[in-house]
Amino acid sequence: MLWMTAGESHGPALVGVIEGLPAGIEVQSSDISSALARRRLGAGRGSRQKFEKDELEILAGIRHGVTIGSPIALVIRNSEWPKWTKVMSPDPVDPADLLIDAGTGDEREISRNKKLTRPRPGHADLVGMMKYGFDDARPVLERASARETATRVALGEVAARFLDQAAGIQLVSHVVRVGSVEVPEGTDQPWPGDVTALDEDPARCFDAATSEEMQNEIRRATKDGDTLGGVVEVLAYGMPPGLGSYISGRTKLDARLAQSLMSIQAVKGVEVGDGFTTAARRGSEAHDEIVVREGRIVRKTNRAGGTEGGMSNGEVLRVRAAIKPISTVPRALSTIDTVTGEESTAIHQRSDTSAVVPAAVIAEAMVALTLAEALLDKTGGDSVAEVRRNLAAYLASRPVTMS
Ligand SMILES: Cc1cc2nc3c(=O)[nH]c(=O)nc-3n(C[C@H](O)[C@H](O)[C@H](O)COP(=O)(O)O)c2cc1C
Ligand SMILES: C=C(O[C@@H]1CC(C(=O)O)=C[C@@H](OP(=O)(O)O)[C@H]1O)C(=O)O
Repeated sequence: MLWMTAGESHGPALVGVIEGLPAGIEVQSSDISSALARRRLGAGRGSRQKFEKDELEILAGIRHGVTIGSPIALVIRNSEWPKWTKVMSPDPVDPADLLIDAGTGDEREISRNKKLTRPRPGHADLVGMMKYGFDDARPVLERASARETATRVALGEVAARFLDQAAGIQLVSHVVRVGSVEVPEGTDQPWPGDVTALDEDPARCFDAATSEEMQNEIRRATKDGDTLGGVVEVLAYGMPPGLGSYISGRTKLDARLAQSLMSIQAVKGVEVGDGFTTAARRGSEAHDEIVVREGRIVRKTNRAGGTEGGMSNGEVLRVRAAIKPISTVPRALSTIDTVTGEESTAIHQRSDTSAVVPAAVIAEAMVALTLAEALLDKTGGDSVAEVRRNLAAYLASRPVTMS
């Protein structure tokens, strides 16, 4: 399976292509649009989310609501584009047009068109300018921006539907920390049946009291001109054992999940199962003892988070990602002006206060894409029906106590 995205944050559109998903996945434009809407939800988002629409068009690979096995191509138009036609024009623009809005003197348009020379610490601005030889951070931030994750969520929705329809794997994402506010230890884990409630919660948190505290934490940070990070968790229910493999670094499921989660903008840590807590435990309290219950091999606990030896072990998959605070801090951090070399304060434009809530939905999409690839590696199959048959045959071929 292969997928890629293209597109700039304020360009005309984002584009996504995925090749290698089988025929027979039931998915419609409205399903993908709903997934895109989930990514826009949540406390801490900036003003752009309020007025921008994700205008989706499926260009290839799906016919009458069913995938046909060919590459799926889709476009998400940026409804912001009309304001950016000059500054992001693919064709050359008269420099005079970039500095002054023809006739209106609109301050916002003038500032949109100015070169950005006060790079934000924590964003891609400074190193991107050095690496690509730009005297302006604009071309850097346009692609570094997490606007790109809209495409990942769109492609991830097709992958999630494949996982559910072919293997009964269902994903749940939620927020477990915002800044200093954390879900209390011992709080129940959400189930697939809880997804609607999570989608409706502004903090995407399963614990109502903690959600309130998280929203207050975000309100306080916004008021203080500051930003916040946090931690999100993705759970996958219905995992068959044996996705991924110990045979090489490339094939290990935990390594692939870490790479895909770390590839999300602002993610600075990934944990599988109890990860960092496990490091502090003794072996006798770190692992998941094996027992047979009702003829099935199961674990007494799930500290490993559903993987052993780079393979799914049949327990619920549980991964977390740590999101750093947004680097466009309204209080403006110290930086330099790259033209004069003098001390200055970083660019500040409208921005999110916290990306934690959307990051949960994006992490879910990345897990879906990773698991879809791992499932196909295991089963092969050109249609959903064939994947189902192959998976059933594999599961039936294992020792009877494991079925
Ligand atoms: C959903 C989402 C929204 C984001 N929104 C902003 C934002 O409004 N302003 C900002 O400075 N960074 C934002 N970020 C983070 C930057 O994209 C990210 O910090 C930057 O690309 C540098 O990459 P790095 O943090 O992975 O090193 C967002 C990230 C995500 C996942
Ligand atoms: C547009 C999205 O997120 C953007 C991600 C982002 C960044 O620097 O990552 C910066 C902001 O862009 P702008 O400065 O144009 O408001 C966010 O709004 C989106 O998620 O759809």
